[in-house]
Amino acid sequence: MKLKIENLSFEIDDTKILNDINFEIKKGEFVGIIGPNGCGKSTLLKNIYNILTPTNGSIFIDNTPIDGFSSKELAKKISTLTQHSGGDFDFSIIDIVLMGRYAHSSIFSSTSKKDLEIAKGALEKVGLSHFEKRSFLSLSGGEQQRVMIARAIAGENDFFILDEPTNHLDIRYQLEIMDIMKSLDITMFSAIHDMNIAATYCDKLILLEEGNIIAIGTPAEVLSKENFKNVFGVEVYLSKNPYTNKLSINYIPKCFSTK
Ligand SMILES: Nc1ncnc2c1ncn2[C@@H]1O[C@H](COP(=O)(O)OP(=O)(O)OP(=O)(O)O)[C@@H](O)[C@H]1O
Repeated sequence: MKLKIENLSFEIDDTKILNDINFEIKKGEFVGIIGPNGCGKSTLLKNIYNILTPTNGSIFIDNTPIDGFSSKELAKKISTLTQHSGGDFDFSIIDIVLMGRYAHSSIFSSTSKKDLEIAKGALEKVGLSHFEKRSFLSLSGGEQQRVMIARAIAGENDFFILDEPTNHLDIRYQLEIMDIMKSLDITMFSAIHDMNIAATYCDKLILLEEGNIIAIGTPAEVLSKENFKNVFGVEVYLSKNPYTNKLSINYIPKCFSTK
């Protein structure tokens, strides 16, 4: 599945949140959207999965405008992970993961054996099989995040839109979840705060600042010293991880800076 965004702008109460956004994601690409807090990353993702409607511009999935899809049709194409997507209602873990099967079932049908198998398999992938019957609200933040990732996996779609998938996760699960994503043969568009995760796992990065695309390209092109300085006001030391051959970012806090 491929995604194309053309001249997208989004305003709230006459305030521009996103300004003339243009980019394309090809089938199989892992694309990260990065940028400072409040720059518009989540707003862009919400426009793509149709929670918000662009003020101007168009979004195409496989050359079809996104507003041509019903919410169920869209859920059959895109698996999503939003921030705080677990909600406040308490469900068992397996029920939450089964919600990922929503697009594949009718409201009149009960859970099929196949749905249950897929949901259990997704829970196993994120290492939470033993939590099947536990209540969602009783889990830690990181465990809840893994359940929500299992729900996205249970959708069995080939396009994932994720808002900070490694949020709340300890380093083992940050790497494991991203490794799982890599193993799934999917296209991914994800907001990411951790620059080393972005550099390690993404083919392409989009750097957003105050609703504008400042840079778009490979991690090595986008995660330059200049962009860290200009957009985040942070000094970095860049090197190459000899094991992954990927860019490695080391931050130089002001209290350690000799310049
Ligand atoms: N309903 C709203 N009313 C007014 N402003 C809003 C609304 N929703 C979002 N914004 C503003 O839009 C801007 C972009 O928000 P968004 O959540 O997209 O940022 P973000 O890049 O995802 O931030 P973060 O990294 O902190 O998650 C912010 O300044 C936010 O305050």
